[in-house]
Amino acid sequence: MTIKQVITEGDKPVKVWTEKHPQLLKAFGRFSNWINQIGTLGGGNHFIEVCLDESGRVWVMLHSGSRGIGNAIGHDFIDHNYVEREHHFGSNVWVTRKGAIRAREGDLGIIPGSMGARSYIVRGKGNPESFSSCAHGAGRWMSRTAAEKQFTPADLAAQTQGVICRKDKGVLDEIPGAYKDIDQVMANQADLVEVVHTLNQFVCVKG
Ligand SMILES: Nc1nc2c(ncn2[C@@H]2O[C@H](COP(=O)(O)O)[C@@H](O)[C@H]2O)c(=O)[nH]1
Ligand SMILES: [Mn+2]
Repeated sequence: MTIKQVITEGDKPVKVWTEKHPQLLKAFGRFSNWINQIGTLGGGNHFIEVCLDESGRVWVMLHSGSRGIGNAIGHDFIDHNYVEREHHFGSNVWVTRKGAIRAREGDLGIIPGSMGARSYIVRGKGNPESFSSCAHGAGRWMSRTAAEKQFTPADLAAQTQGVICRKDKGVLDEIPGAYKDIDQVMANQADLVEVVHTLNQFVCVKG
């Protein structure tokens, strides 16, 4: 289905899918605004950022994912958690990394912080104790609901000072204070990766 079809033909293109795969009807019913989601970044913590590194070079960093419709299709048709055959501790084993990325010696990776904290480009050290893996982001330490209860848009504005981004209550659940301290996370995994570049965002667009 093309974006043009979605815009010009309304529900018609999706009927092609649902006639063939009627089980999707249930999921589409739950996500009534699916049409607005096509071609977007994805909601929640997905983002595009424009950043500067330590030498003033400009980086564009993108984190995209599925929303309702993509999630429904992915759930029904795609196993999106990758799993790979790898050799660890003398055996061939299946490895899946959830909340983690591969960090074999020399592997480059991206470790984002939050909409108000820096992010890192890293190089893996191939530490066998972690199955050559590292964390793939700061990660939340507070649930979305708790963050919405605890913080105000004024807190969000204070915590994203200097970053051009949304500061309204619609993105309060993404407030930097709801995420772990990225520098602590990096210190904790200093034996897994080395920092190649440090990125500071000045624009953050949430999906
Ligand atoms: N630089 C930014 N990092 C962000 C932002 N929102 C969330 N995050 C971090 O990204 C990871 C992504 O994790 P995933 O589990 O969804 O793949 C998350 O853990 C945060 O640390 C942001 O706006 N900018
Ligand atoms: Mn993600």
